[in-house]
Amino acid sequence: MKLSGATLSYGKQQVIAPVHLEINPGEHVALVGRSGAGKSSLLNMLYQQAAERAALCPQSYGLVAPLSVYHNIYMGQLPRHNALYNLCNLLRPWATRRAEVAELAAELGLSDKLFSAVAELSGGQQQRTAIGRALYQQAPIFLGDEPVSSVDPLQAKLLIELIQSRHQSSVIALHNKQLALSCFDRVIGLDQGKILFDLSGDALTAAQLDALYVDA
Ligand SMILES: Nc1ncnc2c1ncn2[C@@H]1O[C@H](COP(=O)(O)OP(=O)(O)OP(=O)(O)O)[C@@H](O)[C@H]1O
Repeated sequence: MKLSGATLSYGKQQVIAPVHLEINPGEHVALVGRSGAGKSSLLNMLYQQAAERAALCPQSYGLVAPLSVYHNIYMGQLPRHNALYNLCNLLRPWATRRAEVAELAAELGLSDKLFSAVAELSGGQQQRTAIGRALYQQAPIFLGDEPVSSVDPLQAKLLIELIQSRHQSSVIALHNKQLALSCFDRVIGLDQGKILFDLSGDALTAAQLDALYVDA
């Protein structure tokens, strides 16, 4: 994935300044910055550039609330099958698809909720369902917009490790500084639509991260 001088504006407001960024195969990247820094905007620009190879887990999960966890996770593979196959499977899950989704749900700690409606789940359970739908796409690249913001720190770490183990590359926006420092090869700091630093996880210090969150 590569952005060469791309920008993004809403009306007259430029929210992403010309950005030069390449995410290489094998890299797992954290995107950090204050609220409004441009993380979602940058992720969407990356997604537009690599939509056919990437699964996007958006900040507002986009789940279908009356449907079950099973159905929402299965939706990750809707584009792979024809309409009749999908309809039959959604009405009465095929054994293979059911086993695949059940295995994924188990890894996400959702086994006991597999056939519960998403509307009846906690915020963290809904978030894990959204991660499941993105994982089920089985794309090489995962783009996540604060995908672990609603779960506890230990679960967040395990989920990041699960996401990374199932994708060749990933870019994940997050506010958890400890996770950014401990779980990623590379950390990109954004401020007012500009890349302030782009460092390996080992080279980045907690002080550099903290500076991102201090008023100029
Ligand atoms: N649809 C939109 N129309 C107009 N301005 C927008 C729109 N979406 C985002 N913006 C503006 O673009 C800037 C960057 O927003 P963005 O959502 O990318 O930030 P963010 O770093 O993801 O924030 P957060 O951590 O709060 O999710 C903000 O100033 C925001 O107000």
